[in-house]
Amino acid sequence: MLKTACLIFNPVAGQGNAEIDLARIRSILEPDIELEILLTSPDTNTEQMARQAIERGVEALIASGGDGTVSAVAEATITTGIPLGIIARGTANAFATALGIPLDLNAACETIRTGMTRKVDTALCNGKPMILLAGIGFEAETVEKADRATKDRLGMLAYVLAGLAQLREMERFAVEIETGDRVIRTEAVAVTVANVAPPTSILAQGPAGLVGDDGLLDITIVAPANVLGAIAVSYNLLSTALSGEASLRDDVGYLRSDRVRITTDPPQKVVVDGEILGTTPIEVSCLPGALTIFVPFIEEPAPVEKLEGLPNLEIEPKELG
Ligand SMILES: Nc1ncnc2c1ncn2[C@@H]1O[C@H](COP(=O)(O)OP(=O)(O)OP(=O)(O)O)[C@@H](O)[C@H]1O
Repeated sequence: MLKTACLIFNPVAGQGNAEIDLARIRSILEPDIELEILLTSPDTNTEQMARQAIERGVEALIASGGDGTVSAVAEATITTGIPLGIIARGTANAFATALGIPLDLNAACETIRTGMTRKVDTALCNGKPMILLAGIGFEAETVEKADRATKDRLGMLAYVLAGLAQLREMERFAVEIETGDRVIRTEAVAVTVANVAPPTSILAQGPAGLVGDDGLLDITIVAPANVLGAIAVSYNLLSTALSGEASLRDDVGYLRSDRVRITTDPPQKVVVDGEILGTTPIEVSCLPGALTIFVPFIEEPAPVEKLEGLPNLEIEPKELG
């Protein structure tokens, strides 16, 4: 079990009460784990803060804040083998949701205290760490429209409103997708390259279930012809994501590859893990098992038979037929 950890805590993330949250985290973890607690400030380079903690030789890092805080700390741990605990306290909490970590603060702390870890893939997008996904086109425009003030006022609804505003300006672009063994050319409104994604990242949900430790990226191409088509495709992708099915629509395509290069005409904005990165072209390659995270204990399916241990047990094979 974990003995020491460095907790990087954003006191202004989300809409909760940071003092109460921090007190609860300490009350659950500190009986077992010696915590070094570092608070972020507007001027903190959170990734650097995490890297320095790793250089000091911490046993584990815990990130508590919104997606910005979590991604910065996570990026510092990539390929180090240092396990990362996530206590999500932001608005969208895409990282925790996509990685299967409970959003409830007590359950998230218990996950870390219990100490079970799992390796998951990450990726590099134009040389920069990518844990969830790169969105080309529609999503990038939406992220840019959902500003801080609106997020503070409306939470998740800010993204929905920004998405609706963006629908009116939606335009198809020409796209070339080059993998290790082929080049695909088509038109799209959005192309998403995902390592893992929460169900709410609907533009990543072409295939059924994204797997975070398969060494592969899931590429989804969404190409509705008009605004009505875009609404229909959004609804389809959300419902198939929630039911764990793949989309069968003609205006949705998907493929898997360990690396991909994407070029568009005209160039499109790119958002990586919620932050605007720049514009196309992009090159994304998977880094298998590069991130170690604390995960909740998942019960194995109950065995359908158990006989061993019974007194004076004899099992005699029977001749069939
Ligand atoms: N003490 C602080 N006071 C004000 N701003 C801070 C402080 N610490 C960090 N920040 C800012 O918080 C931002 C990161 O926030 P974080 O990721 O935790 O939430 P978020 O991405 O805004 O998430 P959400 O939108 O989900 O609430 C960074 O821009 C950082 O500069």
